[in-house]
Amino acid sequence: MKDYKILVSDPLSEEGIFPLRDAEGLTVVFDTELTPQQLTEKIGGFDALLVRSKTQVTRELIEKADRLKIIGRAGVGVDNIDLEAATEKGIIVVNAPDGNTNSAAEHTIAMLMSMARKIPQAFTALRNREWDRKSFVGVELKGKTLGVVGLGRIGAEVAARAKGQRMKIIAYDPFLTQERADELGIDFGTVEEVLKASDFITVHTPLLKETRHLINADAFKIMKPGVQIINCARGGIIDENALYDAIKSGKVAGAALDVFEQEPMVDFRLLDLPEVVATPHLGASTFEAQENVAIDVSLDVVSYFSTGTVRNSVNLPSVPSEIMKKIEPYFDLSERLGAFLTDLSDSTATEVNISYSGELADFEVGPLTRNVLKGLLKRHLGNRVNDVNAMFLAHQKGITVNESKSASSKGFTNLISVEILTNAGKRKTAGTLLNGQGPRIVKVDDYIVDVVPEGHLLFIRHHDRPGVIGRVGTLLGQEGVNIATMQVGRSAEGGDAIMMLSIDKPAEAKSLRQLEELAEIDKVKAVDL
Ligand SMILES: NC(=O)C1=CN([C@@H]2O[C@H](COP(=O)(O)OP(=O)(O)OC[C@H]3O[C@@H](n4cnc5c(N)ncnc54)[C@H](O)[C@@H]3O)[C@@H](O)[C@H]2O)C=CC1
Ligand SMILES: O=C(O)C(=O)COP(=O)(O)O
Repeated sequence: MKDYKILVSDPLSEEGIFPLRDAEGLTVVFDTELTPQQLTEKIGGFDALLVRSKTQVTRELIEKADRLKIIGRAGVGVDNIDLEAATEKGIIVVNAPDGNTNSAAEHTIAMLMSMARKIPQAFTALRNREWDRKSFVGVELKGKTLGVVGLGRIGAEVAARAKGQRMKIIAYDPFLTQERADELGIDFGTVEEVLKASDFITVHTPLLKETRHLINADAFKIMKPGVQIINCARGGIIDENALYDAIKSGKVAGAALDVFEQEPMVDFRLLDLPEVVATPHLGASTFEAQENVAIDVSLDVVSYFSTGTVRNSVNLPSVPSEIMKKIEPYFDLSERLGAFLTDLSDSTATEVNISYSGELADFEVGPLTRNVLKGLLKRHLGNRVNDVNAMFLAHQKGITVNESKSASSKGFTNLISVEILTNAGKRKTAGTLLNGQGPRIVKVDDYIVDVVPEGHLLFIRHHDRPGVIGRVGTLLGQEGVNIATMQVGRSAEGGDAIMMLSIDKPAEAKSLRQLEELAEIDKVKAVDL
């Protein structure tokens, strides 16, 4: 592995990052007190950035991060990272989705019980030397209904633990099915049904456009009087102003909050209400969770730098490693097919149609499509194109990308066919990986060829006339260009024809012009693969 520099800008478990310390060539710098300005000035010197929820990875920061290849979020929520900006810049973002599930679920239950029995309030009074037993009468959980909004990893763990408190559970999650609900022994309903039926409500969704202020003034209106509400997921899922009003009006009897619309907290109004218990975003703050998440992101960073693969990408669909092993040998061929078509065309693509056949039809081929696009786009956009941003950049350039699979592979065990539509017409190619002999281009437009896609190639469209092949050879010879291989194909005797030549050194523009001036030749394209 070559030398990479990793900046850790939030407090991560020092024990948990051992995969980074153990890997050769990686330098880890802990600098957890940087201001946004200092971080922006520093980021240009690093290949990886590891954060928790404190560091705001903004577009402005990403724009300055010219060396950055990977951002690791040692935790679940990536709402502090501008994913769009990272994707555009080709920076992969990984998180640690499992490592803190248990801690967050336990914290949620701790908050539920603290709120129901007013433990923090009673403790505060006691610490103030007040032996007050009448102000802190609580409610039991047994037999009450807990509404869970968002039944992912943490929501499901919370539901399982609340059942241990003999609570009834009703949940809403867009992915929740009857089978899954039966398996967990819970009810499920719409958001409205959950809000109406619950004595306690806990939210466990990510913070998204769709979930911002999911619990708002209208939502409070349909809840039961005396409802108690918990947010150990993300500030902003509950509208804090609406919550304040709902508590003041007596509609909401309790709120347990670990997360806030602004962190660190600036508006302390909610904390002045005796119904509110709160912690400063401690859901994942256990030794176990911190070690787990630090190990998980570190392993992904090491894996990315050593093999280019990760397990927990947020902005690149992940492919199981057994499938990855099967499709990896085609990466190079697919990128070369894309590059080949770009070189062949006079105009840029507006649509790309990629078809996978033979044994490839059985696999997840997204990574191959991204490689075809990389090949197509790199010619114009340079090396900033990578797996992460290839699809984004294609869409940004107005290119429609279609992917299809077909069992018939015209006699090849595997075949990748790529067609591009441009303002100047359609161009097609197809390639295969020959067992033991490497990649081949087997089709160019409607002509069958057999070309190794590497080095310097010349593609010539001509009219099938006696002597034209000789003239091409002579002219290139006069320019000192040696022909290594040559393939000829024609539509019919005396009709349109093509020549594919591989040559030992690039032909100069002058030679290409001279070739094009020959009466029988229509077009000459140089391809460098
Ligand atoms: N307080 C803390 O320190 C911690 C907070 N978290 C936060 O907890 C939340 C949940 O984390 P996980 O369970 O690990 O994530 P997850 O991805 O496993 O689960 C989230 C669930 O929310 C569901 N969802 C999405 N939109 C929804 C909607 N509009 N209505 C209802 N459900 C919806 C998804 O289908 C998914 O099942 C995240 O916001 C995460 O950032 C996670 C760990 C620690
Ligand atoms: O994993 C998450 O989503 C969390 O909210 C944990 O945040 P933290 O890493 O403790 O700043």
